[in-house]
Amino acid sequence: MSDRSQPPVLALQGVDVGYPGAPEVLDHATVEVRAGRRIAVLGANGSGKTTLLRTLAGALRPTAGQVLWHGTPLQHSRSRLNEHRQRVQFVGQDPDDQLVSADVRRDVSFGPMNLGLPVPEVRARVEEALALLDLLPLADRPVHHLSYGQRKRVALAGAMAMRPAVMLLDEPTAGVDDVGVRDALDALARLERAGTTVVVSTHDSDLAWAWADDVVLLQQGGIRQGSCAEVMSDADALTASRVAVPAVVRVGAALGLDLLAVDRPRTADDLVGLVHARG
Ligand SMILES: Nc1ncnc2c1ncn2[C@@H]1O[C@H](COP(=O)(O)OP(=O)(O)OP(=O)(O)O)[C@@H](O)[C@H]1O
Repeated sequence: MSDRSQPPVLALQGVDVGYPGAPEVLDHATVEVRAGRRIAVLGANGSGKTTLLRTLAGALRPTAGQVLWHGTPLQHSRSRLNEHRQRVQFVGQDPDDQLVSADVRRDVSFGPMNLGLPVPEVRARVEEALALLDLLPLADRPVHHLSYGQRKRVALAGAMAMRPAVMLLDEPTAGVDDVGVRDALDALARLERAGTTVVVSTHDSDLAWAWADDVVLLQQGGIRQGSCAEVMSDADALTASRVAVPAVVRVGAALGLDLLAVDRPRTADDLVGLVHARG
């Protein structure tokens, strides 16, 4: 399902969020997450991507405005937040903030065990998540013996095993090699087919262009949300946000292609195919 006319499953409505010393990271921010649409939250370092995702996850409490779950305001009480964190999983940039157990399999089991699920159900979810992220060969290894990229995969597997409705991933590709990025996106696509909506934060506009349906661009003084093609074709807005215009868009423009009017070429190979098709 990827219908932009659907009501959002998760939203921020006019939220203010800040910290001591950075009081207005989000200033009256409105963001909508619709079921089945891939959202990239795009912005430069320090623009507020992590803050936005943690607010959607319920980990930061707005000083104004609301976090909405299917239109209902989230109460930031312990019991409501526990419920919210089961349906909305946040995977942070640094896997070591998330990994808690001695070995990989136990770490991935941690969340589902805490839900109090029957043991066979926990086992099934864990084995599925390990397989999806190609972690079965590492399942009995101590987490602290793994590389950074492998630890990121373990953190992602732990969140997947929770089978959330919405997955919020903060810079999932930072520090991960090209094959690792492709494998993680493939695993996410399988999760999406099972009904999870995925939101990814990144400063990488090429990744956003290749992957996302919608983009939330963090700009000085506000947020702009729209379809990927609409937002990413606005070079002035990207430049003002200190984000590069995607390479495919730059080359497409140089070739005189209107990328809004054609079936969007997502990669260099797509663009080459399009050019060949047009002779
Ligand atoms: N715990 C905190 N205490 C005080 N200020 C903070 C805290 N966390 C973030 N900030 C500030 O809030 C602003 C937004 O930070 P945030 O981490 O949300 O940005 P980001 O876009 O995720 O950055 P990056 O791409 O570097 O990870 C920055 O100015 C940052 O210094």
